[in-house]
Amino acid sequence: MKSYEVNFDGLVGPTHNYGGLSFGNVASQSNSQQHSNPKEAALQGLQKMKALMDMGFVQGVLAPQERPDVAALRNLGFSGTDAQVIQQAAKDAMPLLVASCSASSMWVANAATVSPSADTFDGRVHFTAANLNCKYHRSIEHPTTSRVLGAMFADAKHFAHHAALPAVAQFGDEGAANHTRFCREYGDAGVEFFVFGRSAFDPRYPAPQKYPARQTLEASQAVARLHGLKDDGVVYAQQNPAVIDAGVFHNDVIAVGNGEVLFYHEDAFLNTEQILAELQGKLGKLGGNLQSVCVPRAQVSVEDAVRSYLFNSQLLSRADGSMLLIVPEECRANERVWQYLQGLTAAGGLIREVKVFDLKQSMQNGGGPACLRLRVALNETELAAVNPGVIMTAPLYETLTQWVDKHYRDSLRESDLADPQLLLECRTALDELTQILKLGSVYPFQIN
Ligand SMILES: NCCC[C@H](NC(=O)CCC(=O)O)C(=O)O
Repeated sequence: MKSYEVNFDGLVGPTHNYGGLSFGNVASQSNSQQHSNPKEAALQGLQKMKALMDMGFVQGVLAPQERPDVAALRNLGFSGTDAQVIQQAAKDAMPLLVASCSASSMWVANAATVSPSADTFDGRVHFTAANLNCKYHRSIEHPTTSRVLGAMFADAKHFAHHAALPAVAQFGDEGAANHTRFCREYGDAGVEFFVFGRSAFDPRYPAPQKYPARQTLEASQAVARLHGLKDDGVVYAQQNPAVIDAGVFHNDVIAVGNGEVLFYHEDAFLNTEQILAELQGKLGKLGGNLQSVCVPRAQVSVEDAVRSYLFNSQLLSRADGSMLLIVPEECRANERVWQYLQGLTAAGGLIREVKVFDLKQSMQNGGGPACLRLRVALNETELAAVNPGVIMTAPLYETLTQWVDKHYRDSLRESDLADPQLLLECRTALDELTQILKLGSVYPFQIN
């Protein structure tokens, strides 16, 4: 049976702003308080989706969330009408209002971890929503994420959904950003590669000193158990704590994998040799052959990797078996990274082409091409069971572009977040969006 890797991209929400909310994420911190342009952000994302669709890839859309999250503010003690809740928060606790307005759900690589049916105990595709509990503004995403994923992948015969792990740091889970899968064909059984930043229960593992390690080993293990993965189909690796302290807050800022290829930085992991041997051994048992492409620090420093987001790229398989790398403009702007990429595609390996996209609005908050997509490997039958409303087509692209033009502002700064009108604009836009994408009622304002 034919199988596909479908990229579901997060549509940027109407409140996209630079709140400086993510300690340890260099871009988020250094662009704090800049003016944002939500309209441009959403259009940049849509253009990437359209371009991939035009190249022949199956492309999907994942809806943004209702922001400001008034219910979350009520949970923190603000009361009155929705407008009063927002205004009271703006007056007494601006950082909480900013957090409740973040459009961070656009980075859907953090929405969930997904295991394809070929790997799981019951032959269904399994999803575990990520609790994202390292950052308050992200920890409020998972209830709506679960409803949206449920509306996209509704058929219980093919899709199984797990609630987010317990909301404590010991089970910190950031979803697919710390998860990669190696396989021959997407429909074949594969090896799922879980990368964690620290162990919460075993003090023998080292941990970063400066910035938080968002993903724990125990969270990754729990997800693997929930999905019913076999030990032979799983490899755990610890991220190098030194790179977390250099701004690599998720593994997808320092490594990306697809098919049988792992593209990674020399400093990405601890015990790299051992990890590669385990991956090669387990993939080998499945008839595969791991091809690792190591980027030496002498050519690209960790700092250049963080600044350019070289590894936050999408590594895509083309029909002829070769691969294409989708990178952000920032890679072209960095001389060393660009030179490396020229050499890589000329070397005759599997990665033959690089395509560059302008995603500056998202990049300034630390989200590159890979952050903006959730990969779901599906066979033909499963793809047919996905809600067709969320699969990108030329007419849907037109409709969504017009929808963005109609509802989004082209400038947003912190003081605008206190405007209750923004909430109404967001709800009006999302109400229309759920009809466009045929999601039914998924937002708090639609179900309460
Ligand atoms: N995978 C990319 C995630 C980027 C995200 N940035 C943010 O939430 C920044 C939001 C702000 O600062 O306004 C994060 O750090 O989790």
